[in-house]
Amino acid sequence: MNALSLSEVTVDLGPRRILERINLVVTPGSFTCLLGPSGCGKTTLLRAIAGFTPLSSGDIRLGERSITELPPEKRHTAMVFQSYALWPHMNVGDNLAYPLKLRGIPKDERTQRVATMLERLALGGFEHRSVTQLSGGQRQRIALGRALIIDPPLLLLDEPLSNLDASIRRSLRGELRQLQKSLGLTTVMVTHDQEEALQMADQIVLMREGHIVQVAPPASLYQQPADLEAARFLGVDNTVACSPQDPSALAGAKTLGFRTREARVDVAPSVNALVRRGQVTECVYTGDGYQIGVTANDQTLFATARTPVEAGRFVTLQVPESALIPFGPDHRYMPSLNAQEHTA
Ligand SMILES: Nc1ncnc2c1ncn2[C@@H]1O[C@H](COP(=O)(O)OP(=O)(O)OP(=O)(O)O)[C@@H](O)[C@H]1O
Repeated sequence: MNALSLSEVTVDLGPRRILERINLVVTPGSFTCLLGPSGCGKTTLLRAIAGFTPLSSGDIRLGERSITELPPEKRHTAMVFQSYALWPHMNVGDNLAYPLKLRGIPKDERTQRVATMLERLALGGFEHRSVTQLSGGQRQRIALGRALIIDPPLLLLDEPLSNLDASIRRSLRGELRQLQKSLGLTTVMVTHDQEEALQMADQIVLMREGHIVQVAPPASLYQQPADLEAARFLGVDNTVACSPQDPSALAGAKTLGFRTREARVDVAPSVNALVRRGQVTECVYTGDGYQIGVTANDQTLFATARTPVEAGRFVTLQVPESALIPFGPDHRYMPSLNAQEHTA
C-alpha cells in the first residue's frame, strides 16, 4: 500500500498556474525531499498535501483514502514550519501537550506522552522550561515533538532547519533522520538545499516551475540528473562540447558535464578521461586546495590542484570518465555506453 499518492495534482492561485499535473508516490516509512529553486512550487505542494491550499484538479490519497476534500485537521498530517511557531506563553511541556489536549486526551496520559517524547528528543526533564530560554535547535526539536506527539500518519516539514546555524543544522539533520527511521514515519520535507536533500532523503523530487523534473534516490539524481538544467542545479558547474578524443563510451553525447572537484590539472594523463589543454587564468585558495580556472578553446573550465598554479601556465585538465555526465542534443541525460551495458 502506498502511504501517499498524488495524481494529476494541479493548483492555480489567482490567474497563475503554480503546480501542473503532479504525480507522485511516497512509500510508507520513507523520507522524501521536495527540492528545487526558489519559487518552483515546493511549499505550495506541501501545503496542498496538508490541506491548506485547495487543488484545482487532481487527487491526493493517504493509503487507500482520498483526502482531497478533507480540511487540514481531518487529514491528521502534522506539519513543521521554518519558524518554530511555539507558544511563547506556554512552557515546553504545555507546548507539547497542547495537541493532545485538543484531542481530549486525559491529563495523566498527556504527562506520560510528553515525558516520553522529550526523552526521544534528547530533552528529558525540560517540561517546565520556558520556550523562550531554549536555543534555536532545541526549539525546533520541540516543534518537531509537538508535531509527532499525535502519532501522525504523515509528517510534512517546510524547511525546518533553515533558520539554524550550520553546525546545529548538520547535527539536527542526523537526529531528525534517525527519529524518522525509528518511528517508521512517512515524511515529506521541502528544502532548497541540495546537500540537505542528498544526505537525508530516500527519494528526491526535483521540481522546476511547477513541474516535477525527476524523482530518484539521491545517488541517481546526483550522478544522472535528468537534463542540463537539473545538472547545473545539482552542482555540475562545467559543461563542454563532446569531442572525438573523449572516451569512446561517451560517443553520441553532445555535451559532457562535470563538477569542478572531479577535474584536476596536476595529475598524470590517463586513458579513459576527458582531457583539455588550456591556459591558467585564475588560481583561488579554497581551504582544501586550489580552484584553477583554465581557458581552453575560448571557454573557461574549472578544476582543482593541491598546490597553486601560476596564471598564464599551460596545463592539462583531466576528468575521469566515471565523473563525466553525458547529455544528448536535446540536453537530456544520455546514459554512456558503459552505463547501458550495466543496466542491460
Ligand atoms: N498565495 C499566493 N498567491 C499567488 N501566488 C502565489 C501564492 N503563494 C505562492 N505563490 C507563487 O507560487 C510560486 C511557487 O511558490 P512556492 O512558495 O510554492 O515556491 P517554493 O518553491 O516553495 O519557493 P521558496 O523556496 O522560495 O519558498 C511562486 O511564484 C509564488 O510567487
